[in-house]
Amino acid sequence: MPDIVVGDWVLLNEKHQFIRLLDRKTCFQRKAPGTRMKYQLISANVDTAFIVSSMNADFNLSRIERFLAVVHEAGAEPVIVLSKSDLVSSPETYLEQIRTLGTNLMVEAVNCLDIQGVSKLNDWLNTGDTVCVLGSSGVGKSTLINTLTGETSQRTGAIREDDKKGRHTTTRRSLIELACGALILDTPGMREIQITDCKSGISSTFIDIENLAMNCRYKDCQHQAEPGCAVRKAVESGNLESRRVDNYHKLRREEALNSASLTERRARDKALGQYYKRTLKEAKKFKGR
Ligand SMILES: Nc1nc2c(ncn2[C@@H]2O[C@H](COP(=O)(O)OP(=O)(O)OP(=O)(O)O)[C@@H](O)[C@H]2O)c(=O)[nH]1
Ligand SMILES: [Zn+2]
Repeated sequence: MPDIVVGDWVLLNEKHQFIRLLDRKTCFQRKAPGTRMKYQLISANVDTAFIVSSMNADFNLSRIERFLAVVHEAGAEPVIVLSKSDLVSSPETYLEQIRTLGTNLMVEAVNCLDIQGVSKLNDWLNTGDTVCVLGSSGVGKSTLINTLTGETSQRTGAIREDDKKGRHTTTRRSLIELACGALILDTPGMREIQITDCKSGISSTFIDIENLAMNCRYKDCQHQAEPGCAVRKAVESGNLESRRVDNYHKLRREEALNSASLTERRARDKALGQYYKRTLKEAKKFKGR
């Protein structure tokens, strides 16, 4: 019997006995701790990921880019869901900001508490579609799922007024079938997903920067202080946000660090420890003179 994960489709015979696992269309995975090549599957066959972000002080483009990288890496289609539209006077300003992340990016502003409002998402909720819901705590993931299911099965927490963050209320793992025939995959592992082995996901998310980089004078341009850098030129001329370039660098660094195996990290720490020891010894010698 192969490893099976939430979202997998299997073929059964008429006696409901397992015949085979169907090929996975998409995979959300993380690296198993301490290994170089081993991956732990978190979910399979997610077609669409709703990346929920609330239109309040928590709104953060860099955080959305981080989720986009993970979703692209998995091979799923991202849809940005801007929640709490009932609490802002002009959702359009937020929608405009999202458009700076890519002109083809799909985005909807919704009130998660309103059935009519969440029907904007119906295009991605056809029979057999599997969607997952990602986003920081308190943005309205459970509220959205409740409204879509017409139930109150997922507990939602009242928002804390002081920091506008919700309480941690999601405790159970589930695959929920909607009346329209779509499936919502909602597991804690998905909500906490991190950037590891996400190189191609980052490339897809920042395709504009990677395309510009092809015109940099040096092939290995780091877009820092090199002459003839097309990326910096785009920033200077106002065609590209410097925030976006900074986040691109940040996510790539983080990805490389997280993707290094524990063994590699230990080797690095050991080398560093030896360096400190050597330096201390030398310092003592120097003092002793
Ligand atoms: N007015 C308004 N309130 C919302 C909306 N979406 C969510 N809320 C409220 O925001 C609070 C947090 O929502 P949750 O659905 O619990 O957030 P969550 O993303 O599931 O949070 P975690 O379970 O902590 O990850 C609740 O009080 C919701 O009622 C919205 O579109 N409009
Ligand atoms: Zn460059």
